[in-house]
Amino acid sequence: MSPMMATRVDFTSILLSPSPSSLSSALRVRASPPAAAAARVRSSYLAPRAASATAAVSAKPAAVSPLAADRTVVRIGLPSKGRMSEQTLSLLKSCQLSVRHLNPRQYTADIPQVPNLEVWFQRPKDIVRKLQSGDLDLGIVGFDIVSEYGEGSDDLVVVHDALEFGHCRLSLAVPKEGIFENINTLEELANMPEWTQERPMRVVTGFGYLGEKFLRENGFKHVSFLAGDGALESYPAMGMADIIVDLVSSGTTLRENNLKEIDGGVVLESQATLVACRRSLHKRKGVLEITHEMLERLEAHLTATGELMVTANMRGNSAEEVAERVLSQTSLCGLQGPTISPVYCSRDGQVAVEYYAINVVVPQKSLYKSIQQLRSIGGSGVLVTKLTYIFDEETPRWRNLLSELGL
Ligand SMILES: Nc1ncnc2c1ncn2[C@@H]1O[C@H](COP(=O)(O)OP(=O)(O)OP(=O)(O)O)[C@@H](O)[C@H]1O
Ligand SMILES: O=P(O)(O)OC[C@H]1O[C@H](OP(=O)(O)OP(=O)(O)O)[C@H](O)[C@@H]1O
Ligand SMILES: [Mg+2]
Repeated sequence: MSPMMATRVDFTSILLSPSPSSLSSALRVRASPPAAAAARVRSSYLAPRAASATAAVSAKPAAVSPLAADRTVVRIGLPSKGRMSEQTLSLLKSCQLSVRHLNPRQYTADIPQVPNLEVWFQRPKDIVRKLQSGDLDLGIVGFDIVSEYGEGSDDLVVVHDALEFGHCRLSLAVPKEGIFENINTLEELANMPEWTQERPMRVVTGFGYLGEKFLRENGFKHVSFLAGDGALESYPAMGMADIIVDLVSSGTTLRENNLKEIDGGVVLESQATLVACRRSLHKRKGVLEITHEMLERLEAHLTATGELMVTANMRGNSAEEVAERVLSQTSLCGLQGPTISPVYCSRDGQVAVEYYAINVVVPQKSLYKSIQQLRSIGGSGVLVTKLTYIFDEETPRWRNLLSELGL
């Protein structure tokens, strides 16, 4: 892919500027393109996405759409492409919120379980922009995109911050060799004598806002940025950039391209989130109710993921005596405690209780330990079942949301 415009910024000037509003005047654009282009370069730095080849609309959200106020149907934006798209649909399906998408070329769909909700398939960054403008009320998108395109805006409210997919981190990476061979921390990178006003450290990233903020806040003085959309790991080897700020998950792409992360170089941890437009939560009829329902289903499903229901029989004299044995084991305490019920059988024509059934919820990862502990206290006939939902009395995130909204 071809590089976007390069913009050179002297952070000394930024740091000296008294307030964010004077940031623009403090920025010194060192590249010297033709006059018309220079204006574009300057604004491309201030609003990096505006210069992206894929972003036709301004990085700033459009003013509140005049039609937005008349809309009675609630809208949710889901990623139309990329790895998040399928995982989003599959998570919703697991929550009994299957999206009915009749035609793959259509950008709208619905969720039959939630009648007043319209689904709009959008690019992740557009979901964030449209949440800010009020053209969408809810959206599922990576926290990286919310942070980059939302720029800390108060218009956005993260309703669920951990949908347990799309885990990655925005991280700074440098070549393993050459002048970076002995550079292993952010401080060492910042203090490299190679970076000067004339020869700043060249950073390629698709995260201009977060990348710039991070480096500025970490004391980097001479830095220039290049905006790129993909295959950023190739830029250092091509001689087009010194370092990259990009998403990392398994670390394979970095390794295969001879790059390494350094201590202190993680800009942001990310995973998929459910985000809402604050104004919609306050003003649009139905948004709060739909948010509540989605949150309940998501929380119940996500809490149940990774938990198993273990049932076993145990010989005993009373439920209390069995409970004592079960509670003596660290891996058998369950959510609130084990459920213990008598198993009735017939002995010489009489109803008798010799065994008790134990039901206990255990984390999947400690299943084997739980089985060993059950056996050690006389458990037998162990059954293990996957859980689909765990509904708590009230979801903590709902309580947090109401308090965030002052309700
Ligand atoms: N390697 C990764 N592993 C896990 N999650 C990732 C990874 N890369 C990105 N993500 C998450 O998935 C989101 C979408 O990334 P993805 O690359 O699928 O879409 P895209 O960047 O919009 O598509 P494209 O790269 O084709 O333009 C990112 O914003 C991030 O939250
Ligand atoms: O640490 P890893 O597991 O190797 O994943 C990291 C890579 O994944 C993303 O790229 P993606 O696959 O989306 O390709 P793209 O650059 O074309 O967007 C990201 O931009 C990294 O290049
Ligand atoms: Mg990608």
